[in-house]
Amino acid sequence: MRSPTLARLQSRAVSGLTRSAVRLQPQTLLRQRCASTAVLRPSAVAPVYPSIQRQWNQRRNASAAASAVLEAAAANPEALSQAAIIDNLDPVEAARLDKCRNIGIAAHIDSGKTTVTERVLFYTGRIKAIHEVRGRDSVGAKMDSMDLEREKGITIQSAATFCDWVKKDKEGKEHKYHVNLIDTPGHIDFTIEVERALRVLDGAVMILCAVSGVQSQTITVDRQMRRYNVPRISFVNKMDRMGANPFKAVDQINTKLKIPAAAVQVPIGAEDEFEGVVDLIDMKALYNVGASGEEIAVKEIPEKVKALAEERRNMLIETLADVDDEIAEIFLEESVPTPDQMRAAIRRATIGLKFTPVFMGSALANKSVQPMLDGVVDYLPNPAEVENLALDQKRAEASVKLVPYNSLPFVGLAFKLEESNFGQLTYIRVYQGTLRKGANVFNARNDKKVKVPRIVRMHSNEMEEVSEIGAGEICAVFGVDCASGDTFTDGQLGYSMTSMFVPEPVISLSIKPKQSKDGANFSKAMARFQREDPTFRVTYDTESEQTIISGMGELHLDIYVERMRREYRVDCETGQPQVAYRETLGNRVDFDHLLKKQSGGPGEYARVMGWMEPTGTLEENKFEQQIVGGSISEKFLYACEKGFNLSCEKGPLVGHKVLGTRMVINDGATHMTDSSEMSFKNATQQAFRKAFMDSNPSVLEPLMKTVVTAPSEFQGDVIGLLNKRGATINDTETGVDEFTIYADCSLNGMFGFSTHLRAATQGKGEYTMEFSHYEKAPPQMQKELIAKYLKAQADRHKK
Ligand SMILES: Nc1nc2c(ncn2[C@@H]2O[C@H](COP(=O)(O)OP(=O)(O)OP(=O)(O)O)[C@@H](O)[C@H]2O)c(=O)[nH]1
Repeated sequence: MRSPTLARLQSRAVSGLTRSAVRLQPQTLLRQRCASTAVLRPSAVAPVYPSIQRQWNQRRNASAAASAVLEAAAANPEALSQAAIIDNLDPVEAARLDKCRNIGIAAHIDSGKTTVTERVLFYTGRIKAIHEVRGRDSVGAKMDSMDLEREKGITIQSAATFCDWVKKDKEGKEHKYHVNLIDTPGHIDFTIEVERALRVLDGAVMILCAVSGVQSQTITVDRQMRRYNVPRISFVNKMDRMGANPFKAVDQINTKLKIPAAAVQVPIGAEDEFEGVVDLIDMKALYNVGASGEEIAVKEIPEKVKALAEERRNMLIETLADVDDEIAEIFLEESVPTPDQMRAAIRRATIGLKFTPVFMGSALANKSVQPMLDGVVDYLPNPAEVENLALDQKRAEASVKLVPYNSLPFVGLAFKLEESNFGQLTYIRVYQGTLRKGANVFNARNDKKVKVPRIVRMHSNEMEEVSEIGAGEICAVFGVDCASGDTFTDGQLGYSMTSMFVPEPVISLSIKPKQSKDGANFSKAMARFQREDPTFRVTYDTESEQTIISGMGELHLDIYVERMRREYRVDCETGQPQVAYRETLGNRVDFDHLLKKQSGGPGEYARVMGWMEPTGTLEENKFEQQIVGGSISEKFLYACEKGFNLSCEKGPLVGHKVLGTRMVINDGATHMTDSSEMSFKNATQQAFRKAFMDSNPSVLEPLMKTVVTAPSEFQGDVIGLLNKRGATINDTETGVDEFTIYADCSLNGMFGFSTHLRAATQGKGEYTMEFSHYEKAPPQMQKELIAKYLKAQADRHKK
């Protein structure tokens, strides 16, 4: 009988579709396979650099394709583009890049990211012994280097490391791969760490728990991987746990994450009898041997799993036929692809973001981590296979492909800052060229020249000094003052790269040191934390005379308060956590406002006319001027815009930021001597305030996507708890012995939820909460908030 995939493919072939039309996924991917298949686009055309030309001359003996490009370049350097360089990768550079991988490990909380990373470091010889997260030896995993991480057993900061993985080919020949690896936190409050890691990595390992499958945070990291077009392999961990079922995870990747996925292994035994895996490509059984599973023994497939292995291998081929033309063709001919054809197809489809191969094992039981590492080098892209674009400021921001050649001018992105005992440490991904110790680099944001005094490779909290770092690699540098997301170049190029997505904070609290003598340390800590973490903000509220810290959740802020105590010895007093409310305009209001003070001293005169209206989305605010006839000069209009922006920072209703509001100034009046920038700024602020309050404005509150998981016997209690907090339950899933509830609730209703959930579920319930969107707060709550704000203002005036 024909399989459904075969039938589908054959009917497509009959209907006259060409081979490429069999491809079921549209080719809309930003990131393409480059190397030999890259397309030469006009936007990517840039001049060839003299340095590369020199090098080309030295490498005349390169492969035929490359030497043709070299010849052409020597004859007419201006005519060749960087895209052409990528199309004809220099063989020496290509060989170097082929052996390099930059990968991240991302997953839901507690899936075992740190435990897997610990095994990877051990099996690659990077560490001499395995230590567990919250292990009895109280050493803790290598990558959780902060005391707080080790105590709490959670990852707070992403940690970078590197290792060499030696893979044996079919003939037993060894190939050494250099792997830069970033272990990211799972908790949603530290999501910026995942965001910036994925921005600079070429591939990722998505870890899933064999019992829980796709969880709420898996969905979040999936979204982040899509945002930066990061190809991934999947690893189903915890195969030793009771109720482990890797195929449930495979199904959920297909259905919930909507990425075609298929197992490339099947387990031998399950739960506490989990012994090893069958590799479905070579059809061999793989077992870990040695005290810590350091060796892999390759054996024949045991009889008991033969049928399962056959069945899953067929499913793998069918899924590949859906996403890869070559396998589709083999499939149509009703033949079976060879292992090499399968591997090549998995690689193409994974890098093309059309597929994820699913590996499985148990990191804690030291089983089947090495085959996953083989998967990293087999299926995840090398730096030359990923398209990285920069904007060329000298050519109207045309986008240019960066080429990971050591010999090209340097381009790098500072993606993370960290304070260390030796000063500020800046993590840089080198996209093009070489970063050398002692060299000068230019910050594309402000054109400032900085010298790079020291370069290190990071190994968690340890570092190894190096004199240079080549293209496609990750390193950290000391003594380079910059902001997170800055692009550095060698000064010749006007390139800048887009930065990462930074979510807005949703929660804030007032904070002050308990003892006034700690003021200096307090300020130092605040400045440092802010520099390091773009989702952590510090503001000073002049009205309440309080320092306010804002972040992604209660845990996020708690961790900083705790770090202040531990790292800076400053004990702090904090206020009640406050929700980051927003305000928005109701209906359109016209205004005509005159600010006039012309009695005694320097006068003030400014008249602004126009209207305010909702932008239609609860997003950014907009200022527009439509002045004809010059009633307000450019300079004063700039002051008006400044006044508008200041008004949006602190709304008139409850003192929170304004969203979705547009102000148009279309007329006004200026006085020869009494008008000034200050008077126009003030007049705009006054006009804003009045018009805003007349528009029937509202207070907005953040709504949170909340996912609660707990053992089944507590389902009724948890639903009761959520109902009491006004949550809207959208979906409930019931597993073998646990359930998951998906709900929307206001952040305000969720304060202290963790304590109540713990009490209601004997400490076994877990939840995650992620910002979804802003919505109008209930009328009664709006009234209370406005009254509270007015009272606080009145009290302040009395003082
Ligand atoms: N049974 C079992 N437990 C595991 C396995 N891998 C990890 N664990 C345990 O799961 C818990 C969480 O492991 P971590 O490695 O800290 O997980 P993580 O994903 O890094 O955690 P966060 O960074 O805090 O999100 C620890 O208690 C581990 O010992 C496994 O293969 N089997």
